[in-house]
Amino acid sequence: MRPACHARTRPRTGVRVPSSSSAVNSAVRSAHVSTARPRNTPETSGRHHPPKTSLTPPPGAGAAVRHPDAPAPGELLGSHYGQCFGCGADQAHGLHLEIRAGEGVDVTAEFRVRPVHQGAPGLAHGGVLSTALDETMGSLCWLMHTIMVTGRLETDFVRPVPVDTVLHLSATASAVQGRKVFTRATGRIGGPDGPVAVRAEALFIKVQVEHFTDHGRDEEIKAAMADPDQVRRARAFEVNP
Ligand SMILES: CCCCCCCCCCCCCCCC(=O)SCCNC(=O)CCNC(=O)[C@H](O)C(C)(C)COP(=O)(O)OP(=O)(O)OC[C@H]1O[C@@H](n2cnc3c(N)ncnc32)[C@H](O)[C@@H]1OP(=O)(O)O
Repeated sequence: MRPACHARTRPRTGVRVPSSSSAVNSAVRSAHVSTARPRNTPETSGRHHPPKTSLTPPPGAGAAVRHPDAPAPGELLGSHYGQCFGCGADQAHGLHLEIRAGEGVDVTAEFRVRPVHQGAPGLAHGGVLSTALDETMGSLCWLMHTIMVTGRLETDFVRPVPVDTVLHLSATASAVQGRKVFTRATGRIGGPDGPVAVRAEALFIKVQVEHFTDHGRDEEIKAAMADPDQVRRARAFEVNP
């Protein structure tokens, strides 16, 4: 049973997308056409955030700070959740990223592209590569002892990445302002100093554990809360002076 303090506080905002092109066409044909401006609801307008500049730390932003109890440089960070598509060992088609702490607020990881990660024949799907960068940047939370989720992510795809390639990832937190953590990452091929194949900048937003318990599906939340190791990992993130 979900405790009262974990009751859902916000409506789910998922948007249903037709699953085939014929469904799209019929949805378009049957759509009500109006010249009136759409109502300005959260569903139609979304949150307004200035594009581009929001990934650049503002002048008042501070440096990201390594937590005194952060994992030692070179230490494996471990997975924050076994079913995570990015780092979970229990997720069959996941990326199985193993991420190591760097010396500052930075991390490194390797990702071997498997056939299940293809987009075009023999090439990694761009969304999968974005996910690898996202997960690597997200893992910076271990070094800051904070919980954060991706608010905005921008990826540059510089070179195609063939199946079986090892992508050498690195990420760093460049600045923090309030709940906003500014990060960037690169993925190189041919070795840690090889050419950049993908790079990204992202804005992460610090959240509380309730972000997950309020919004996650009950089934998985109950299982996670019943797992002492999972709770311990979540609590480790929570302690942030
Ligand atoms: C028991 C279970 C334990 C589990 C323990 C797991 C622990 C470890 C989990 C780690 C997991 C990582 C995994 C990989 C990374 C993902 O994949 S995370 C998943 C993808 N991301 C999401 O699902 C996030 C969905 N979005 C949201 O929930 C909400 O929009 C957010 C991001 C929490 C922000 O909402 P909010 O808290 O209401 O904050 P809000 O006041 O709107 O914004 C705060 C500030 O950020 C800015 N901002 C927010 N969004 C944006 C944006 N998109 N663009 C620009 N600026 C923005 C605002 O302008 C504001 O700025 P200031 O006014 O402070 O200057």
